[in-house]
Amino acid sequence: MNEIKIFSPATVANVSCGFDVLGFCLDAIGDEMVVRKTKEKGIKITKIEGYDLPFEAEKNVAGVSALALIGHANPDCGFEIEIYKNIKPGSGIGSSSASAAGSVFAINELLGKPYNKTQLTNFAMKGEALASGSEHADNLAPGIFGGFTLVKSTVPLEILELPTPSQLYVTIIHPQIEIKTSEARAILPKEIPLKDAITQWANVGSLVHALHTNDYNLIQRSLQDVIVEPYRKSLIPYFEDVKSSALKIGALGCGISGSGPSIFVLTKGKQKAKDVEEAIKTVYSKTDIEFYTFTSAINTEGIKII
Ligand SMILES: Nc1ncnc2c1ncn2[C@@H]1O[C@H](COP(=O)(O)OP(=O)(O)O)[C@@H](O)[C@H]1O
Ligand SMILES: N[C@@H](CCOP(=O)(O)O)C(=O)O
Repeated sequence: MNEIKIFSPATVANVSCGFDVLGFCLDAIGDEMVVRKTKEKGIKITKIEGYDLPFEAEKNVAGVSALALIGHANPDCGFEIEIYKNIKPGSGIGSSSASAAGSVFAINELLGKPYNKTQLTNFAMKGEALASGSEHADNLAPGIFGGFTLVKSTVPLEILELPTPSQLYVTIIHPQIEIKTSEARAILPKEIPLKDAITQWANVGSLVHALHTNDYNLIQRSLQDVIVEPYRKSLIPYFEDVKSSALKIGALGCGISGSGPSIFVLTKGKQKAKDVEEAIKTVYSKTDIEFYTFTSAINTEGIKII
């Protein structure tokens, strides 16, 4: 095989309580990429459609993660990459992660799959570091593995695949402002009060338990973030209004998707998700902020060949 086309899905990182460790994969939106072998060694980005992003491999996350992989594998060929970007950079649903994961997934397939999913995540973390200034894997892991994932540690990298309750749906609302992950990380405190840490790790533990036991009521009681959201919500206009309108209509939970500005809402059942989507639209409709919304199932497959 000399050429491959792949779909690399958008993802929601943090899931309220699990900053830098929890994430899940979306069905409704993702980037497409075409990667082909070249005689000339190295990585070339030959086409980018959708958004204005750097073509230099060292400045594009897809190139950086691909360079990390070939630096390890030392193949006797090079690769050219085409990126068809549907996920807006800086939107908070893992745009950089989709590119970073996509290139290494595709190259691994073209090389006959020498690496497993955890190793691919490790290469892709080099790309994520370029975008956000930190080697976090909470978008990469759900994109590569599918479903819900927990990054138990980054050094050494250990990823746990969590179950996805079948009636879980997500609605995303994206106010059209850009928040750079690096900037949203820079405003976070370096130390946190013990009482907040206790609340947060209890929520992470109970959310993981709830996913394993299909306990929607416990999911609802676990989707709470007392550490990061209080700092970041001020970056997102009308965040509290969106959250309260989603919760009023019976959502399981609502929080900042990744570093924002997208906001995610989890619901039990597709109809409830649609009802939530209508309700939260009314918040931004009353303002001059442009926005889009969509509702998605949880994607349990992750990145795939198309
Ligand atoms: N292939 C790429 N896809 C998306 N963003 C990229 C890519 N290559 C470099 N970047 C840069 O990464 C930043 C976006 O990443 P980030 O702030 O983490 O947002 P997101 O939440 O959308 O991943 C932008 O500065 C963008 O220019
Ligand atoms: N854990 C990271 C996740 C960033 O997600 P993104 O989709 O905004 O890139 C963080 O919260 O900083």
